[in-house]
Amino acid sequence: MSGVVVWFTGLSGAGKTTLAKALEVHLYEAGHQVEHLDGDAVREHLSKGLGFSREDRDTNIRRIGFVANLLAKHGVIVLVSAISPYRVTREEVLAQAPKKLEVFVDAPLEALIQRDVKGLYAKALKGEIAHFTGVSDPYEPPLHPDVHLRTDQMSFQECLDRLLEALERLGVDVEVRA
Ligand SMILES: Nc1ncnc2c1ncn2[C@@H]1O[C@H](COP(=O)(O)OS(=O)(=O)O)[C@@H](OP(=O)(O)O)[C@H]1O
Ligand SMILES: Nc1ncnc2c1ncn2[C@@H]1O[C@H](COP(=O)(O)OP(=O)(O)O)[C@@H](O)[C@H]1O
Repeated sequence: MSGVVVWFTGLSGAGKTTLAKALEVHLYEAGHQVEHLDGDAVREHLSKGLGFSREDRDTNIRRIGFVANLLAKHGVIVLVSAISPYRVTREEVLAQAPKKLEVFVDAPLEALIQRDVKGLYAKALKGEIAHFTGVSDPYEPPLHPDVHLRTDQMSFQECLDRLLEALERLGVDVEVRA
């Protein structure tokens, strides 16, 4: 069976990493080969030295997409969590995937400023971080995401259930057997 690229896009703090990690555990327990490419980790290794200009973000996303698609061709379910703010770049990399799910992890900016998991919004709002997505840099939401999760309105479990249902519709067996 060909693999799947599950691409989580959304603003910082929206819930991409949290949901991808939980899905990774579930899919592993269901017997799948699964890999998680997380924006922060990728920037430590594969994309070390890149910044947050449009050019650098696009380079980062193309690198992640290249690796994700290679793994997926070998049957791996690849979970990507990266802001990936530019629609055309997401579409470009996802067009190469054997099977894909584009997941829009969505919450209003006000909710994310309240959450401020890493304290980055406070800094960005004070002007201490330039080109911060959603504050001083663009984010282009997907127009037709395969899954749209409002993490300020839906519980974590509800989000996870929606992801598993979407994978089932793609023919992935998500049942965990004893
Ligand atoms: N200027 C600016 N804008 C947005 N985000 C910033 C910025 N500077 C640092 N960070 C931190 O970097 C994480 C986003 O990296 P990504 O690789 O996912 O970004 S991108 O897809 O290349 O746009 C992002 O992590 P997440 O919070 O997990 O999304 C931030 O912690
Ligand atoms: N429904 C939900 N789904 C995912 N995360 C949620 C949800 N509701 C609240 N959260 C919280 O939002 C934060 C999201 O942080 P994180 O996953 O690091 O975001 P991102 O990877 O998008 O930057 C976590 O503290 C998480 O517990």
